[in-house]
Amino acid sequence: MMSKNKRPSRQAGRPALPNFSGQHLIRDKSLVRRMIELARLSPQPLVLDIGAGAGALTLPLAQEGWQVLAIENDSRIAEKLRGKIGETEGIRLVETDFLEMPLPRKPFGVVANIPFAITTAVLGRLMDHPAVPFRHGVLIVEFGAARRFTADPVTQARILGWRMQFDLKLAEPVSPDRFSPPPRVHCAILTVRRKNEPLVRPSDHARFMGLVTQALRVPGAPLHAALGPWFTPAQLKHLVKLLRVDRSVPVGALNERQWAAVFETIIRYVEPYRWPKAGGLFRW
Ligand SMILES: C[S@@+](CC[C@H](N)C(=O)[O-])C[C@H]1O[C@@H](n2cnc3c(N)ncnc32)[C@H](O)[C@@H]1O
Repeated sequence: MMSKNKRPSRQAGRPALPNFSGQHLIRDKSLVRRMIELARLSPQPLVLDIGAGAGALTLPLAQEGWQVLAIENDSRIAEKLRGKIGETEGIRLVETDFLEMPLPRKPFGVVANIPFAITTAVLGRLMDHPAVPFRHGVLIVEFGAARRFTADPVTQARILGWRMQFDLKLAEPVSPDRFSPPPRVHCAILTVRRKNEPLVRPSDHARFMGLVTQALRVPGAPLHAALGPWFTPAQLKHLVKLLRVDRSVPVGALNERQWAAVFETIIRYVEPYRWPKAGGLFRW
């Protein structure tokens, strides 16, 4: 339901209730234009507007010639949007929960102002499994989340997995007053682009995730202890030379390229029976 029904008046001096369905609609056309400009840098004929709301992005995207798959799970809002879409060509509106729907089988992009409560789950559906044909995204997310996804070094296995396959960038901050109602946090445009050359082959991704899920359990642990399960002392000696780090450096300090080198070293020098088992989150 629209948050205006739930929010107590600010004049009453009470704090605003959280807007659980994340219905902070874009009210600033220049923000829509900026997102479309960023989407043009890597055009996919098919784009998903996840959480289409009143169509602030859906309609301009279709007018610019994209095929738009508009996804909205609130039936009242979807009904209104259906009316607005009318005969506009190039839009398919699906009234469903994005987290449950089957994803397109052909390459697609995403241009969306996604509900903050499900940001990580949405990005996971797009990037956990390298076989999902997601190519490029321009997304409004919470500023703090954008920082977490793009910070160096990466200490969370899931985010590291994304960054082995995709370039994630905090493109610019977005102030809350560009939405109605304004969210209580600052926002950002996050851009995502699939790497031309992934740092781990997609066919090795599950095994790589098995490695980093275990190795990054304690990001502050020294490298030699965290990678001990896979390497002999002699192999570790070779590895730290290759990585140009001290063996006691925290394992969470490695960057994506160093992780790619760790994985490559396992495949080349470690006996297959000691290789990490496939792990991580995979759902398509
Ligand atoms: C932040 S609003 C964005 C609306 C519109 N795209 C805009 O920018 O003005 C997020 C929208 O996502 C919808 N939504 C929330 N959870 C969803 C889900 N799991 N699947 C699909 N839509 C969802 C909400 O109803 C809301 O309309």
